[in-house]
Amino acid sequence: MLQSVPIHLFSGFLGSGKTTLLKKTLDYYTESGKKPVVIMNEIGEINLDGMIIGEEVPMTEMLSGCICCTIRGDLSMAIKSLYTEHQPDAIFIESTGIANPMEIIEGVTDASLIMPVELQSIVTVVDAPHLFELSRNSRSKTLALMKEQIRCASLVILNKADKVSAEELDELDQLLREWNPFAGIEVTVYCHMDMQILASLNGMAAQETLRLGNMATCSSEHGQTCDHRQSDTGGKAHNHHTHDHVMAYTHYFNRPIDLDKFEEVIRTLPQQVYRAKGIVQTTDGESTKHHLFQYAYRELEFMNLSIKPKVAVQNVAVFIGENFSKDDVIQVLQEV
Ligand SMILES: Nc1nc2c(ncn2[C@@H]2O[C@H](COP(=O)(O)OP(=O)(O)OP(=O)(O)O)[C@@H](O)[C@H]2O)c(=O)[nH]1
Repeated sequence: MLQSVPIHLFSGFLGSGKTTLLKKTLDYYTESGKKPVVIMNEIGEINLDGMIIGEEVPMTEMLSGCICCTIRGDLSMAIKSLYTEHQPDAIFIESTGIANPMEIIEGVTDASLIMPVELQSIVTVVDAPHLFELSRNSRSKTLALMKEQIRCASLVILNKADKVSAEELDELDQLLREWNPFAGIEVTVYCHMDMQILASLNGMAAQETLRLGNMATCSSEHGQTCDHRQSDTGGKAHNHHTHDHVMAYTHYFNRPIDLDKFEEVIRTLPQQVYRAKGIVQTTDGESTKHHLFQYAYRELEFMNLSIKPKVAVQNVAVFIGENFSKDDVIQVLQEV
């Protein structure tokens, strides 16, 4: 009998550590002689995270929309072409931070009707300090979405444990168990964990979690973030959350920038901009350098300063947040 190719879906709010987990997972799979393939989804128009994934791993990018709604119909096509072209051992999907995994399942299910692939796990990465902060404000839309992502998971990774106290971790652990009693919980720093756990998650557990998670979702306060509308893929009525309030702005710098100044001004961005990433250029007059940066909840990090972009992406940054003014961001960036 033909063996199904497992699909692992990585979920988790913006900046929680999905790409960090993906990178570690892909290294583990390739080092074990397995052939993974990746589907990466970004709401912005460029995929900067894709650049830190090795060229040897086949990857499909789904940009400028969220696979849980606007470009969901493309997901099963992306799975189909990766499957046919590469005969992978595993398929990893990294969703946008604002996606509700329940809604991606439909795309995966469509694919499993036409080829031997099977959803094996939904792994939700949680930013520990962010969840702790939000749990103090139960009316937050972001908290409601995080809760959805956690409820659907077959494994929850409580990440950024270095940023919270032991007491806070205990409280978060309790909260996660309350929201999802079926999932395993791994407490991590930079998603460091035994990767065998992921490979050993079995599809049945994921299905059960989904079935029960789904029931919990439909009868909960989830209605606050949902509207009921026609599915644009199947024409079936279903629960669909909206995230129209989340927006992305892509800024192209027209000259090399001053890194110190950049570090200074990025902290003055409007509060509503909670995530940014990009590749910025600096020059010393003779040579030009590229710097990949990540900004999540007021924390700025430069990664692999000597990185050479795989494709010609020049001096660009994507800013993600809720209902912010693009003009305010542009004005701040003029100073760098
Ligand atoms: N302090 C700390 N930082 C972390 C940890 N894990 C990841 N980060 C940093 O958090 C930032 C966001 O990590 P990513 O892996 O890009 O997060 P993501 O979920 O893929 O982000 P989006 O694609 O925007 O949704 C990066 O700067 C990471 O280096 C951790 O455990 N502790």
